[in-house]
Amino acid sequence: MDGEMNRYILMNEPKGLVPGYPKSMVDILGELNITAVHGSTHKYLRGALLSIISPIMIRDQLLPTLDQLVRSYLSNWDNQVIDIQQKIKEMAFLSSLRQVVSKESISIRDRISREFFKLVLGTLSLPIPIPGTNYSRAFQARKAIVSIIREVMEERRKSQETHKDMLAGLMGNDESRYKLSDEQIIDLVITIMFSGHESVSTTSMMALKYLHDHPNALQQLREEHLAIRQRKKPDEPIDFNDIKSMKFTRAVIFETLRLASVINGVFRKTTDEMELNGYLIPKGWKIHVYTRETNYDPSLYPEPLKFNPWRWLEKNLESNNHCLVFGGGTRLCPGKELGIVEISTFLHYFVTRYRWEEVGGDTLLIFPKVQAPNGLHIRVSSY
Ligand code: HEM
Repeated sequence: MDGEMNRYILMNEPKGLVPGYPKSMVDILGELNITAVHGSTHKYLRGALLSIISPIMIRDQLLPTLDQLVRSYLSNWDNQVIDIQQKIKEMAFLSSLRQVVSKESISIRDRISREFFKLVLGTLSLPIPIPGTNYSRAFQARKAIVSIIREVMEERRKSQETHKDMLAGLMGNDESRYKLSDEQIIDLVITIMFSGHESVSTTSMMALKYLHDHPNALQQLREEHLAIRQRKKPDEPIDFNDIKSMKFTRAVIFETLRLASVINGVFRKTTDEMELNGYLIPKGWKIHVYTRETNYDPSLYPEPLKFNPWRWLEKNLESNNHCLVFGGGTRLCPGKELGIVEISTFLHYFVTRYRWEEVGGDTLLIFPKVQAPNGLHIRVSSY
């Protein structure tokens, strides 16, 4: 829980502090997935991943796709009571599917969505292959998803048609800098969809919750977005410069990540016996780098239990060594900026189109995982 120690662990993977995610996660995301490999293989896979989600790719390819999807997903919500948790999860899934396989996303959507939600459930489960358990269902779902992605890859190779999406970037061509095997591509695609989906949807839901409970923050955020709309024609998409201008939105996202502790920690394991802070940690032991405590450290965040997005505008808190909401070191979230763009785009269209109030009576848990076990129901009306 100690901030210094957490940081030390994240910064020292080469000393033998490698990711130690549970067996269920490795089995379901695949043994070649980026979080399961180390050293030069990790560096190579990470390079390939960063090349398809770079700022230029976000600007030219991913944001336009995302903008179109969010805009149409959020239409016709007026005068409805909706479970915003469920809606956001579906939207985050559809958006990552569209980013990964743009053209085929419509034809494979139903098949892959059924399997994807089973897969997510099994990533943290007891890895005992008994039929009917979450683990076993997720394992079957993984097999189904692998075969769908393989089909798409084969079709693309046959047709020679050009595509502009993440899968096309990973499959590459003769001139590509990164050459990945089909198995590496498939595990990376599954990991991208899994990692992006959970954290982005939970953060979006919690941001709405905090904004609902703090009208002054909502007002400032709405003003930021209305100012962007005023510069545009009614149906004009938002672009990368608009995203860069959303300073207060970014602060709301960081404050949400901190206060809800959307990611409460990350897993590591020792490759050898080692001493940490005077304690001898045996070889192969798991370490849960628990970042929630640092998120609530009053010396870093005065009045830590208060939702105060303005704190992120005053000092350069984002680059503080102890800010680990996106992890740190060689495993710092490669999807950080993409995730922020996704949440910002959702907030942009949501707050400029709608007002909302909670129906009430829903429970929100922030431990062990941030979730609304029975959904978060809100009544939506046009703004
Ligand atoms: C609010 C959004 C997000 C949050 C809070 C978040 C958080 C994190 C954190 C804390 C880690 C570090 C894990 C570790 O050290 O073991 C991580 C890694 C990772 N994230 Fe994100 N993430 C977000 C969005 C995304 C998105 C949109 C993608 C899609 C590309 C993504 C893909 C990944 C991948 C592939 C890794 C593993 C990196 C590696 O092992 O080198 N994340 N994320």
